[in-house]
Amino acid sequence: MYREALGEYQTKFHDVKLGLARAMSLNLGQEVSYIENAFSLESGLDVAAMNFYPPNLNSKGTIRLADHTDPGFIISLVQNLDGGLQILTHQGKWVNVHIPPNAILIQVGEHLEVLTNGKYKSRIHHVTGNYKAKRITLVTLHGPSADKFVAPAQEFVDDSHPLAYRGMTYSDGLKSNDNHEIEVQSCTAQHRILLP
Ligand SMILES: O=C(O)CCC(=O)C(=O)O
Ligand SMILES: [Fe+2]
Repeated sequence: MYREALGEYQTKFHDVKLGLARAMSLNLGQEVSYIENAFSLESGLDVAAMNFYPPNLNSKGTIRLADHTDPGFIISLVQNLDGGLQILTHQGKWVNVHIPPNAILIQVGEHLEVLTNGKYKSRIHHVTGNYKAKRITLVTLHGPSADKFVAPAQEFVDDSHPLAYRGMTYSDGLKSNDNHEIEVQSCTAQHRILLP
């Protein structure tokens, strides 16, 4: 039952993933299949993880899942209970993420940040808070193919946008977390080239 539902979600999500890849490619001023090709999305590796947060009434402000970004092209999230997820803005402010019922949150993955030399950014996020009931989230990471080496593309590197990342494969991104999605820590931080 669960396997069937997850299978259907992944199948349907394929169209969402391609639609976003095409829209983002055009938004980057590239041809429509630019991201699909750069990531070999047709043979892309998708990983699913479930997070379970037991009810916890006495932990206001407690971090339930540590600060991190996730590897890959995009990451989807659905939840049974709204509240808890916070994203760090580029101004360094934590904002609460409100996901309306039946909506799917999409986040930018680290490999899209690397490919675009930081034009698209994967934002650091964490989970905090106290809930009266259990909170469950289903997270799916949609990656390039496992061994596709992703580095900043020439299109996004010039004098005013110097090379800012080393390249990495998708398996590097997953491995830097011991193949354990939930404890994933920022991987781009390890691949970032420190600029003078
Ligand atoms: O459970 C959440 O709201 C966030 C989970 C998450 O960021 C993750 O699994 O990577
Ligand atoms: Fe995450």
